[in-house]
Amino acid sequence: MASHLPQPSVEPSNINSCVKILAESADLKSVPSKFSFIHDPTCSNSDSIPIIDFSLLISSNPDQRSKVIQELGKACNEWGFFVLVNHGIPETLVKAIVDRCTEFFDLPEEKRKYETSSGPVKHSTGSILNSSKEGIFQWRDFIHTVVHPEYHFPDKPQNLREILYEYAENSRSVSKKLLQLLSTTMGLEEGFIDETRNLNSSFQIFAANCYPPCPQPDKTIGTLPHTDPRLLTFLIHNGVAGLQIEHNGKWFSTNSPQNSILVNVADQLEIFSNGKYKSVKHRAVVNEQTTRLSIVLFNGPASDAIVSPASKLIQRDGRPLYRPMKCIEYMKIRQKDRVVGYSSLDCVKILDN
Ligand SMILES: O=C(O)CCC(=O)C(=O)O
Ligand SMILES: [Fe+2]
Repeated sequence: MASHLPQPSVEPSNINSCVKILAESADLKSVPSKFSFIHDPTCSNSDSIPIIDFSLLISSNPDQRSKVIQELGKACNEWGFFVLVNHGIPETLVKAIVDRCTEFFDLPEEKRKYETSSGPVKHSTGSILNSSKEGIFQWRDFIHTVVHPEYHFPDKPQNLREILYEYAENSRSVSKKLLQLLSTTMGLEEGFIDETRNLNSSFQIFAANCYPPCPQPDKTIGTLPHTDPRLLTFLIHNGVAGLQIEHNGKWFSTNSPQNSILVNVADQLEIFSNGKYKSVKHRAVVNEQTTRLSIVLFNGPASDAIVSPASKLIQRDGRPLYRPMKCIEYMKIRQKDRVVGYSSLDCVKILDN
């Protein structure tokens, strides 16, 4: 660590200071030690992450449709991730949301407003405290806000309000359709997740992650390996690579074309499917040259929904593999103890005797 560094003021007592400001400091030549994170750097490039064409999922040709629906189920089972193309969300809207979020991270005053807020919009660094009050420092800043059923948004930049609303709404209907189809791939009727269990997109959180350039990208991490809570996560980005996913014990970097959405199965869908669909670990790495931005929507379920494996799947599999839990309780457990390498799914898994 360079001795002349300005103190990164990201002590646990002031954990919300911005990584972007630190990264922009002219004399930053190395990663401050508290950000250092040794991780397995081996990673393969993957062009084999399944690609799902949304227009074919809703095609009027039944043979074509059922073939792609099967591919969707296979992708969720084998990878837990897929690249969604032809999703119908206008390219201009996707570009606009990326542009407005890029602007947001360049507005120090606006960001500061949400650093101290206990309200629904929150700006912070990716640094977190675990239960022993040790900080885990990730090389990123982020903003998150609930966008459904209540809608909250930062005041600036101008237009973000309308664009975010439209993007969230469009994504919600795509997520709803995917979940309906995934019900059928599990042998449940199409509306099952939606109507019977109130599990679908009755809740939505928006997050934008900003990963500033880093002088020593291999000595830190942007986002620690984790699985996502909720049902389906949608991720778009500003064209800079960085997301890596775990598949069969190896890390793969993702390479999703512009105007596609990376979709992943999240914990509550793994639980609901009794383990058929996998909520897989992923992480984000940083780079030396360019700021990376990722924009994430966490879709459903409602906070008061009790998530458990579907009873038909329990019958089929002979036993439940997860304990039922209210979504909000699950989120609390998840927040409580952040430990590197830990998955909160472990707290609801029923082990084989
Ligand atoms: O930025 C990325 O690529 C990953 C972000 C992510 O996994 C998350 O916000 O849950
Ligand atoms: Fe994630």
